[in-house]
Amino acid sequence: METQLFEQLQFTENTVYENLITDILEKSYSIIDDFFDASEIEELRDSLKDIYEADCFKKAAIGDKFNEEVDKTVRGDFILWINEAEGRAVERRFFNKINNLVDYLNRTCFLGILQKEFHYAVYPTGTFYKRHLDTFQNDDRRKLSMVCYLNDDSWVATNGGELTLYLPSENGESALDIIPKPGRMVIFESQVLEHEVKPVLASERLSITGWLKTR
Ligand SMILES: O=C(O)CCC(=O)C(=O)O
Ligand SMILES: [Fe+2]
Repeated sequence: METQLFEQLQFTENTVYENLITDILEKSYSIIDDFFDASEIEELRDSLKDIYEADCFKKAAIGDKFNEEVDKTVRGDFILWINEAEGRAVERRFFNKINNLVDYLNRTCFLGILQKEFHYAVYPTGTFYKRHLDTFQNDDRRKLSMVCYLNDDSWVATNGGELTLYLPSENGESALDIIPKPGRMVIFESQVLEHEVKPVLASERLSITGWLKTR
């Protein structure tokens, strides 16, 4: 008996993912405020702080891994790459969710995501990341950029540190300021949208940033 292709895929529609895909197709970015629940965010924040306090982070560089250059006039954050295979339980749960999303994107959008890389990031007061595109010279593998904010509920807009996305518009471009609210996840097309992190005016801005990549 003949089976329809969509039956073979055993496909279950996921509304959150579908909204994300529609957003990306229409405007190259999507903001999801409850991708991770409050307890997951709290655990990730605790894990970040634990490792940060053990002094394992390093000053973020610009350029790819082979062409790194620390330039504090471009970015001032501290980062630590997360190893999926050796991660703590909380990080494995994080990657489970990410992998679930990647599976869905590969099935429905045929994006061909085969690799990913994620790091924790801490932006102390006074730091920023100047306007840039998340691609390196001769490397166009980064397709989607994802940032998930791990600040706690005491984060206020006056702390600064907005993620500003520069969106093409009829009369040139418009700037969209996104407050790094706890649990908020922003996804955007790495090769399309220029963006920056505005200076952090108070407190420490905590996040996980990553990229979904083709091979
Ligand atoms: O933390 C953010 O909001 C964005 C970070 C960023 O642009 C990057 O790490 O490339
Ligand atoms: Fe970026």
